[in-house]
Amino acid sequence: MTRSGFVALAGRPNVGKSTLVNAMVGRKVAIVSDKPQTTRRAIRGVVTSADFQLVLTDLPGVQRPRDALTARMQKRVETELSEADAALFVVNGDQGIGGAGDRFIAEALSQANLPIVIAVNKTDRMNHTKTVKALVFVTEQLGLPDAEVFPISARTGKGVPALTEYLASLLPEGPFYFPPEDHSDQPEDVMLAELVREQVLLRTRQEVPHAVEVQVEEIEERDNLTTVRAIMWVETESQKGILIGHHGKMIKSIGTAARKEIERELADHVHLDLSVRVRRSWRADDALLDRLGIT
Ligand SMILES: Nc1nc2c(ncn2[C@@H]2O[C@H](COP(=O)(O)OP(=O)(O)OP(=O)(O)O)[C@@H](O)[C@H]2O)c(=O)[nH]1
Repeated sequence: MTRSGFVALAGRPNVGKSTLVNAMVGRKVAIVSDKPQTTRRAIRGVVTSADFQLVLTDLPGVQRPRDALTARMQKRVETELSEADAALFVVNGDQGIGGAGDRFIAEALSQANLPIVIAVNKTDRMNHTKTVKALVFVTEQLGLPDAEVFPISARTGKGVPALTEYLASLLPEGPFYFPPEDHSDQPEDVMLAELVREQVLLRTRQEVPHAVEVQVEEIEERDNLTTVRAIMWVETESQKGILIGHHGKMIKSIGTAARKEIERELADHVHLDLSVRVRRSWRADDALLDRLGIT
């Protein structure tokens, strides 16, 4: 009999959730960057072995609603938790655990009535004493006394198989939800848009990364060439200027790098037609959020 089910990932921005999903799935499904709050959508990774299938929901950072975007994120968190079989709370062992952000999440999880597993991540940056201290703190101070705690490094993979096995043991018996060859349930246009956004995040700073949303308008396949038309939405003319860059250098660099990633994803030659458009305050614009598929 196989086991299958859903595990909701929670954790402050930047603790390494996306990296962990990639490590568990064994390939790149969620985009990774060093900018907080990369993940706006609940991206799923699917880990399939001979006897279990574990569907990971990479939750956006749990936070108090501030605008239409974060309010949607918060609602998504509650929905995902209510549909999950277990929750995986990732904390950054390398930096102080137990701040307001961690406590807010711990509180949300303690109300969810689910088995909770805590992964203390980034142990590759910690010595033995620091690791032990972090494990003791998490066990005793986070207000989740029944949670099972695992030290891991999402980056090196250390501790990840043991964590995966334990999570799998929490799943109910049942048939697989996805064909074993599937790794993600994201539609193709969203997947490709995220590959473009990843390149923007790697090249921009401060408010720009969070002001950019990418929309793939068209994917057209013809004669061994796939043409992808994408728009990078920003909120101000000056952000548009930054994304275009001096003599178009920035948009060229984003486009070249994103095209390579998209070619790898589609296993085809790709022409990427990339443009920048200004739409003031898209983050508060419900109609645009709907069109971008952020539910
Ligand atoms: N040293 C070390 N760095 C890590 C580890 N896991 C993640 N990182 C780094 O931490 C940063 C954030 O990782 P992400 O996976 O994007 O974090 P996240 O929690 O998904 O972030 P959001 O999606 O913004 O909430 C990246 O620079 C990663 O390379 C780890 O185990 N060790």
